[in-house]
Formats: sequence, structure tokens, C-alpha cells
Amino acid sequence: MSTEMQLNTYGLYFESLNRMFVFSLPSLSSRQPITARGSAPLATRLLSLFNTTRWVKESQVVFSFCFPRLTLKRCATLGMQCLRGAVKHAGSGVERLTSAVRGFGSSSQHFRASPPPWCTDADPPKVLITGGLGQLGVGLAKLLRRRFGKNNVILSDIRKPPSHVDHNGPFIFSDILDYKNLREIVVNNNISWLVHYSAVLSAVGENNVALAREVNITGLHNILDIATEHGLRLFVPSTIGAFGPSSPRDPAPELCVQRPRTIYGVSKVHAELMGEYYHHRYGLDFRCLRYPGIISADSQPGGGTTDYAVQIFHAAVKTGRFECNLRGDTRLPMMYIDDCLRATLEFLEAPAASLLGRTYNINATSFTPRDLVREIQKGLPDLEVTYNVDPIRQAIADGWPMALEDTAARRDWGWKHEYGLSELVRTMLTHIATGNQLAQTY
Ligand SMILES: NC(=O)c1ccc[n+]([C@@H]2O[C@H](COP(=O)([O-])OP(=O)(O)OC[C@H]3O[C@@H](n4cnc5c(N)ncnc54)[C@H](O)[C@@H]3O)[C@@H](O)[C@H]2O)c1
Ligand SMILES: C[C@@H](O)[C@H](N)C(=O)O
Repeated sequence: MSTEMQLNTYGLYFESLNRMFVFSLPSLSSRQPITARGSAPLATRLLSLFNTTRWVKESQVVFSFCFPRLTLKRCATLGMQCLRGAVKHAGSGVERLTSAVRGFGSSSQHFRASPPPWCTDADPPKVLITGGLGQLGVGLAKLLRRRFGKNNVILSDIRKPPSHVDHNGPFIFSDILDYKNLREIVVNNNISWLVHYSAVLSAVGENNVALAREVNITGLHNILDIATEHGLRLFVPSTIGAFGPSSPRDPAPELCVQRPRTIYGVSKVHAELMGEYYHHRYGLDFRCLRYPGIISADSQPGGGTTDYAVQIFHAAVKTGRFECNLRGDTRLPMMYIDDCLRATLEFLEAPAASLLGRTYNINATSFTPRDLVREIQKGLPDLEVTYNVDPIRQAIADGWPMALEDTAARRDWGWKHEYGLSELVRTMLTHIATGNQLAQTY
């Protein structure tokens, strides 16, 4: 199939339902395949110019622009302007794409082209996120709302939302231990996808085993039953904490001995097994990713063992000093939040037929506190770090893997991380510094 044909069929697609303009770059030539890295100038330009979502699918890099409030015609025109502007600024290597973009839109037939195979849902899903006020939920809601529309994604938690969360889309109270309330929410809002983020994390769990057991195990049972009863697609994250000291550590394969020594880890292995059992027994569309430790700038971690790797950035920018509660040589798998949330959306959207398994490892980078300090010091050379090891957290970390083996995710649904250690550190410092400046001006 020629590049132009691919572009006409898959490259530029206008999804009228969501006023969404989807734009993908196939490999343009064998000499210069467009990959996430190969297309960096164009990708960077697009991401800096517009609020875009990016997926990487097989050999294609996919962007979408969503203009939910505009008329169809205005939306299509704007989409074309975005693409032309971005391509013009992207520099070399995209000449053939430029000519295809020029041709696209001249005939209305393009807007009736079939959607790409991974974009065929006629109705957007109605998504409920439980435990949505933690480190990951608000960011995921933002990403999903951009993709499916603001009112199609409901955040829920047992805490009161800060005002910015309350203003950005629907939020409701939901305690996952209250089965009746959960069922009412699912029925009344016609929920079709459930992202189950409520949990008690590793360090807090060791301090309150009863609570962790209640939320992570009893709560999960409620979620599984509701999801099965109402035919929902259910996403439950697992973790590097689902492995233990007897698992292979570098890397931990998808299938291996899992004997974690924390209530958090035990509850996550339980979730993986119960979800897979419900999938095979009742046909539940259960999907589970084992996340590494997640690093985010504008949301705080909720009491885990990898929290130091978020806290150090804030301390580095604010005071120039940090006391680390893990030993300097403790290597753990970590991931920048944008990679984690994009992986979650891509995995949720993956056709069921492409999923050979239901629980996947995803990996990005691994580092020790010392590696992280060295990298931060490239931008903030005056940062001073001392070590005051917390024995509970250190014992947990010593039983976790140093890296995850994630070839199945890369093969089955095109997972690809974008942030290595240096990109992660640069991005975190920029976000935190910008956030602080903004805070000072108000
Ligand atoms: N953040 C990470 O590094 C990481 C890594 C691996 C896996 N995960 C998993 O991702 C998910 C989200 O993680 P996070 O970091 O946002 O967690 P978090 O601890 O920051 O947030 C969890 C949320 O669950 C809520 N919650 C507690 N009890 C509840 C109940 N009874 N009903 C409803 N909500 C309740 C809390 O109020 C909190 O807002 C969790 O399942 C976690 O295990 C996170
Ligand atoms: C790794 C992850 O599950 C969480 N951040 C924790 O440390 O508990």
C-alpha cells in the first residue's frame, strides 16, 4: 500500500461524533521510519502548539485534536490548519506527508472515510473512576475527558474534591465498600467503563493492615461483582509490589513466582487472579497493568514506597535539601505519569482480540535514589541529599523488582514509553518551577 493511500485511509480521520480530528503518521519510508523518536520535531511541535493526545500504534504515531464546542465545519477547518501549521514547522523528513495534507480536505469524501480500526466505537464510553482524587485519578480524568468528552468521565472518591477538580467535570461521592451506592451510580449514569483506582498503598497498608484488606480486597470484590453484573469494561491497576523477594528481580517477567510480603502486594495479586478468573468464568472484560512507581509534578503520592522519587523534586526546587527514606542504591522501576496515563488509555482502547493476556507489565526506566540525585543536580547543582532509611519502606523496596519485562505489552497493543530518566527529570523540574512561579504571581 502506498504512503498516500495509507494516509487517505488511516492518516487523517475526522470523527464527527466527538468533533475530533485524528492524525497519524505512518512510516513514510524505510530510510526514515516515523517512530515516537523519529517524529520528535513534529511531535514536539504538535504537543507544544495544541492540547493533543498522542498514541503510538504499531508503526503509526497518532495525534488527536478535539474541539467539542465548535460546529463540524469550523472544527474540520481548524483541524486542517493545525496540521498544516505543524507540518510546516516540523522541518525535514515530512515532505510527502505535507503534500498529502495539502490534498486532504479538498474533497468531502475524506470526511466520510472509514475510521481507523482502533477507532471504531460509535458511542464514547461512560467512564467512572474510583479513588479518583489520589495521585493518578485527576490526570487520567483529564486525558479521558479530552478523548471522550467532559461529561462522559466521572471522578469519584470518599474525599471532598479541591475546587479546580470540582470545576473541571463531574465528581461524585462513592465509597467502594458501599455496594448499593456503587450499583446506583453505575446504573444512574449508564457507566460502561470502570477504572478502579481506590486503594491503600504499600507503606500505609503496612501501618494499617485491616484497612488495606478492607479497601483492597473487600472493595475489589464489590467492583468485580458490579462490573460483571452490568457488563462493564474494568481496569484495575496492579503494581511492581505484586512481586516479592522470591520473584526474578531484573527484570520480573509477566509470569513468575509471586509471593509478595506486603498486604498491598497480596491484595494486588488477589486482584489480578480474581479479575482473570472472572474473565474466564463470566466473560468480564477485565484489564490490568502492573504500574511501576509513578512520578508526577502536580499530584502528591498517597503513601507508597516510591514516594521519595516525587517528594525529592519539590524539596529540590523549594529548599535545595532532601532527606531520602530509602538507601541510595535501591533500584526500582519508575515511570513518568504521562506515560502511565497514556498506557492506560491505549490499553483500555485496545481491541479485545489483540490482548493475549489480561494482566501486563509495563516498564519505562529504573533508577536508584543516587542516580536520581545526580540527574537532578545537573539542573540544580546545589541540591543536598542525606539518607535516613525507613526500615519498613526499605524492606518493602528490597523485595520488589528492579525492572519489569514488558515485551508482551509492546507486542500486543503497541506499548512504548517516552520518558527515560533525563526526560523525566527535565520535565518534572520544569513543571514544578513553572507551578511555583505561577503560584507566586497570584
Ligand atoms: N501511584 C503509583 O506509583 C502507583 C503504582 C502502581 C500502582 N498504582 C495503583 O494505581 C491506583 C491509583 O494510585 P494512586 O497513586 O492514585 O493512589 P492514592 O493512594 O494516591 O489514591 C487512592 C485513592 O483511593 C481513595 N480511597 C480510599 N478508600 C476508598 C474507599 N473506601 N472508597 C473509594 N475511594 C477510596 C483515597 O481517598 C485516595 O484518593 C491504585 O490502585 C494503586 O495501587 C499506583
Ligand atoms: C509502586 C506503587 O504501587 C506505589 N507507588 C507504592 O509504592 O506503593
